[in-house]
Amino acid sequence: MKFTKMHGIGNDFIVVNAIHQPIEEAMLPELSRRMNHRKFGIGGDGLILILPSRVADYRMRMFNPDGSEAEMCGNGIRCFAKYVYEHGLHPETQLKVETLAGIKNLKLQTRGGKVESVRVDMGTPRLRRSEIPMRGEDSEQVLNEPLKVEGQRFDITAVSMGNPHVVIFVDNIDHFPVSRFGPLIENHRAFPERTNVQFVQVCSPTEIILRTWERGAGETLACGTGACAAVVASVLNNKTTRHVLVHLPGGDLRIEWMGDQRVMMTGPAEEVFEGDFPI
Ligand SMILES: N[C@H](CCC[C@H](N)C(=O)O)C(=O)O
Repeated sequence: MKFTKMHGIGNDFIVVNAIHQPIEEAMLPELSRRMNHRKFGIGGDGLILILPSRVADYRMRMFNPDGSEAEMCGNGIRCFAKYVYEHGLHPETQLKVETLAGIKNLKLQTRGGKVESVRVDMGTPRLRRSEIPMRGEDSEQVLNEPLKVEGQRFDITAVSMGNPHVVIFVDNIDHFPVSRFGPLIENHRAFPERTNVQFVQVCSPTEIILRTWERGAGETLACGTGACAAVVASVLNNKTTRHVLVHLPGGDLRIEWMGDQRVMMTGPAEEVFEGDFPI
């Protein structure tokens, strides 16, 4: 199976053109586990499939390294856009992509036939408990709500960008034990679909630093949907303005939560290598 290895600020993906290489549905979870394995496979934070769509230009599916399917992938959809533009599938600078989180509109910034950055309309965040989804009475938003984990209390804000995110504000992100508390929160019984976990240090009203423990993937160098969720939570908790520069270990993303409630994410995407994987 031909694949292209790509990344969005260090969040790395195996991109497969499944239009010309159809894959049996039942094989997908195991294929993702095999291809994303850092030792026995290619290695990645996810498998991204390019598929035809009846309602948009293309359809994107994203599978985590544990084989679970995610509703949306922010860094991944920028890689998706770069691939279809530079590999001649879609030589236009506007692109509509069908995802499990709805149709996303993308605008490509290009130079000399190459995609330099992509601006993604990530849609409106879902804030009701049942939309995250999170257990509990379906009445209000989950804003700075205490969550007990191994006897430690965390004040969490929950935001869905189509996929679930819990946002926690910390004072010293560099020394926070992400790999200890990330999996405990990811798998907490309050989240029927599990959850991604965003740890945020606020630098100023227009800058935050983010570390992410991803559902089904572990700690990654960046998370696009997570950066969007972190900015929404920062605004809801009166910690930042609505236009924020997000610093992640792998690089920066510019996030804007517009007045009409859409979240815009702008960032780069890179192609690293192509290869063949035995299936
Ligand atoms: N890295 C992706 C998020 C993948 C989320 C996935 N881990 C999930 O299960 O929701 C991003 O840039 O948005």
